[in-house]
Amino acid sequence: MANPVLVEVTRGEVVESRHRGAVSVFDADGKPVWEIGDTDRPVFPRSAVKAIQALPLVESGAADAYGFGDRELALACASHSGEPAHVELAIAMLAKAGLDRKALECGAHWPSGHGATIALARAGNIPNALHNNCSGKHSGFLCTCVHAGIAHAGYVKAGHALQEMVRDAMQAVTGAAHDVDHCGIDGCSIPTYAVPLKSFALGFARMATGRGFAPERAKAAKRLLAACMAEPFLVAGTGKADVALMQAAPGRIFVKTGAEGVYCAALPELGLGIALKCDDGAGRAAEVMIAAVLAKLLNGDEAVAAKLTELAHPPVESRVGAKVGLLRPTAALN
Ligand SMILES: NC(=O)C[C@H](N)C(=O)O
Repeated sequence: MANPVLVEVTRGEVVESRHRGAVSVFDADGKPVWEIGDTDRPVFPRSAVKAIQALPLVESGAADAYGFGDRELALACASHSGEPAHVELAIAMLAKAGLDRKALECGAHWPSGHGATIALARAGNIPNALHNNCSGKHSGFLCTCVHAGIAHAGYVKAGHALQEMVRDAMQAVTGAAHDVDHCGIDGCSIPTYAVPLKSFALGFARMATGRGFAPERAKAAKRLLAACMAEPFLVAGTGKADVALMQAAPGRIFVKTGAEGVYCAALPELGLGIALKCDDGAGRAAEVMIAAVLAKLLNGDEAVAAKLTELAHPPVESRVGAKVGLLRPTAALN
């Protein structure tokens, strides 16, 4: 059955476009709290699970050995916009392990931040692997390898010891088998596994509460989410939705976007994890969906809910900046 329409895009009084999707909210005991659409359908989480993929960095002792605090841990969980602060921090992380950008196997792309792209082009430069939105995650991977005494070459491959550590963490946290039949390759060359959407909601409820984890893992998970909430700019960048969403209630909302319309989130105070996917892969609609879901779950706090509701209704603008329509959640998200 088709998932319901969750977001409409209007122009004037007319609905111009519609986005379907599925949403799953779980508590850490495995109880579904709110389910919309087919949440059993396997979904590639892409970058939305970087905080889980960063567990080995903390659990191996690498983060402590290299003196990483909130800033470095936030960058390890980031899809950053390639601004100078992101690039410089990735350089510093790699240097701690005695490496430089030549060790990165994520490939290069122009920064997703317009300002950063323009500055780079104006200076006559082209992007390198440090500008890749995933360079912080890859720097964390490399630091884990060096600290654990694992040869880092080929660390992006599914059979490499580092990716086995990452896959073990993903399986344990989500409770879903990550097998070869459901494996794809992400844009940054590492494996990504399509598993039921609801397993990510459960996984992030566990990440936020530590429930069901050994004490060391519970500590690492909370530390990573706290780092992201403390340093939202380093998780994303100028003008990015993740920054606005986390700043709507500092220290209370963890969110992470993934390519192709995915979001994962956690609300530690409520012990809830959230995962959603916009069927057509549209990030603009996924941002509305997550803002609407968070507004509903946090409706006990009027000021926070109002900010989130505003983020759930972004304008459609003309080329002179006039508001000519908007994106809005449908009644299915009420
Ligand atoms: N935001 C993302 O999901 C990016 C993805 N990891 C990529 O490399 O393309």
